[in-house]
Amino acid sequence: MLRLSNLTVLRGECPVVDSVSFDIDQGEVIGLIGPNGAGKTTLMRAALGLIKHSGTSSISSRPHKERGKLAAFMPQSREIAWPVPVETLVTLGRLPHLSLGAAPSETDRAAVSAALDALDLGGYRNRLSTELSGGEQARVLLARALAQDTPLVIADEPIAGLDPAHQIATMNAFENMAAEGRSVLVSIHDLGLAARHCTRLIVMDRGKLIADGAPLDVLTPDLLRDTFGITAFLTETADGLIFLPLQVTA
Ligand SMILES: Nc1ncnc2c1ncn2[C@@H]1O[C@H](COP(=O)(O)OP(=O)(O)OP(=O)(O)O)[C@@H](O)[C@H]1O
Repeated sequence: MLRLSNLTVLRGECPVVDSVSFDIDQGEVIGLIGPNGAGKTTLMRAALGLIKHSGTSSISSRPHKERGKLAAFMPQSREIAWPVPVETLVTLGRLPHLSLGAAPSETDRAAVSAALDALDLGGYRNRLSTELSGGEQARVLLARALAQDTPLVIADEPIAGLDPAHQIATMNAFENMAAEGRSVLVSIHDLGLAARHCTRLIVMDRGKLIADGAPLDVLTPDLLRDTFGITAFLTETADGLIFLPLQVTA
């Protein structure tokens, strides 16, 4: 799905992504976690070939035209500039599959409907995107990425600003994609949702990948103290992992 090898991004002389390597296999929901400024967004953009980098990404090394069929991206910025209906905006996700000037086919319309339903937006088709709340706009932009129907979705803080039900529903939508054999790389600050819904966590700190594994193995007291500066309660229950941040360490 994605292979990164020694991916490095420099800002001036300083590496903000520093020789990061990992692979994403089919059926994974990978939470990309780390403190503010750790390099998560920069890593995602470099992997997609949106910014200059050294090292290799199996997606950025492909021709531009092919990339839109390999990976969809939901950026962190939520600004929707055009006052177009929600359905029109989500249909833009189908552009990599359409030949120039072609109208959306039955398959395209089905993908748009599935994405709208997955994000609980069935009733919003005809609403103007610019007249939605911040959380609703975030769901529309994620629906556009899901409608692209790519093997890999890369989403930059997709649940920030969503209410609890829509946060869980969004993570469930990712899990459903993984069950179909697709994969998701999602940056996320809510470690509780990350622990419960991700199959694997990758931790970045100051540009470096410092941990990569199953949530229970990654979210150790040492890592939480050294990287996030917190203590937390973490336990395994019949209902999945429960993680609760407790205190800021001195
Ligand atoms: N255009 C830029 N020019 C210079 N430095 C930048 C630029 N964009 C990001 N940086 C720096 O690169 C580092 C990594 O930023 P990045 O946005 O990738 O972090 P992040 O882990 O996504 O953070 P957050 O959790 O706050 O979204 C930060 O120190 C940031 O200040």
